[in-house]
Amino acid sequence: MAWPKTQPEVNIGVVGHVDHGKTTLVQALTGVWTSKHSEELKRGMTIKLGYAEASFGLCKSCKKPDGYVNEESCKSCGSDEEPEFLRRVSFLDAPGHEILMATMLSGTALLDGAILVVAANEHFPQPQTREHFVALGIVGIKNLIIVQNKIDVISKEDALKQYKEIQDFIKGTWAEGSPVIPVSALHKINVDALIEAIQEKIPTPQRDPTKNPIMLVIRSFDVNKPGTTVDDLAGGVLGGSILQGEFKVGQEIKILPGLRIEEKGKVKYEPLYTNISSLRFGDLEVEYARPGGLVAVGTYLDPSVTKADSLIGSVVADAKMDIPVLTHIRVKYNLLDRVVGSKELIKVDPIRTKENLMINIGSATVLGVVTSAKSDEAELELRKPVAVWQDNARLVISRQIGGRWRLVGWGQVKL
Ligand SMILES: Nc1nc2c(ncn2[C@@H]2O[C@H](COP(=O)(O)OP(=O)(O)OP(=O)(O)O)[C@@H](O)[C@H]2O)c(=O)[nH]1
Ligand SMILES: [Mg+2]
Ligand SMILES: [Mg+2]
Ligand SMILES: [Zn+2]
Repeated sequence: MAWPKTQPEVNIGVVGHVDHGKTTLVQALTGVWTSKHSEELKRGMTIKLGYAEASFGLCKSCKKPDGYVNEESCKSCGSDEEPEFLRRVSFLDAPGHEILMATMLSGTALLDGAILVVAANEHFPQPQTREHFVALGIVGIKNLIIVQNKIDVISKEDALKQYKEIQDFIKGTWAEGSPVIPVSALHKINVDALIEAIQEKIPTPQRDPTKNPIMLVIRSFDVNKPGTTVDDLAGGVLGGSILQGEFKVGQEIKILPGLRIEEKGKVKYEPLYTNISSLRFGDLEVEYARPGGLVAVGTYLDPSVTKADSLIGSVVADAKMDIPVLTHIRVKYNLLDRVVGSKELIKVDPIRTKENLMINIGSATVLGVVTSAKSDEAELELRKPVAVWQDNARLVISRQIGGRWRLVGWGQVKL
């Protein structure tokens, strides 16, 4: 009996410092190399959020963790018996480069758990190891696994020394007690133990399908080949993850803040209304889509509206839902004591009126200027409106320090 074909039920972020092996690890877990854009291949780095799915199973003839597999056969024992299907999971592969922090942050709202990848052959912690770790804590990720990667290039003693440093680092934090799994992503060593940790440490959250459906957009495309005639044009496609509720084929949806329109030198945004023409997870067509995985939503929109990721950061909801779209926001906030993303741990200055900040809310990244600031509350005028799908929606605050956007705080939008 072949494993069932289903949508993924849980989203796992793969984060950590540049070049520590996130994309290689996702490939070891899923068989997919997520870097696909020419620029990413040329530079050997992840630039956009990568995505891949895998199904996990357990071989009954093997002892744990050897029996954990990501294919429908068991290489450990070679048994003819098919491993038992456990679940389908999805991985969001974040970029590790410090200049791509906003992209990393735009993925965090979708995560049910995370894997922090640490290169065993580098000093611990590196700046984006810290910054990604703090970001996960801020957005409320509770289920973390730390992977000590590249153990093939270091001695056992050095591996143990770093293992202790990692344990000390998480002690007393939200992540205390998280498993630390030594792995070689490149040589696929200990991947079974990692799958076991994912099964045990990152459970599928309870979902309520009756909630109003909300999806956060992290990609949008025009899937037509150049030269397609108007009659054959497929509508615009949105890629994103469903935060809550359920979408179905045929449903009328709205996309917020929507289409950017320039009129007499003034910019405004108008919500886009359309119906869902198809729902897909990779090659799998479905009638209904729920939280978990990256869903591609086919629409009847003019594909020029969705091309080249133009709708990244949008919120999709049922057409009848009322969702505030705001350019002026009131924020209850907290600041970190120190800037964690730079080499030196510089003190974080208070938020001041007129300063520019970068805000991540949902999958949106927007710049704004502070119009008023108290010690725990500020108001911001944003360059572009954001759809705030619930009161107290969480946001992340970054500030430019030494020419880079650095994570400095977090807060909640007050409606
Ligand atoms: N020796 C060894 N090299 C590894 C391992 N995992 C990854 N690498 C190498 O490390 C380099 C970076 O790997 P990537 O997977 O691209 O790292 P990344 O974390 O995705 O990098 P960014 O996306 O740029 O942040 C590549 O040359 C990999 O082949 C490992 O387990 N052992
Ligand atoms: Mg790289
Ligand atoms: Mg990568
Ligand atoms: Zn087996």
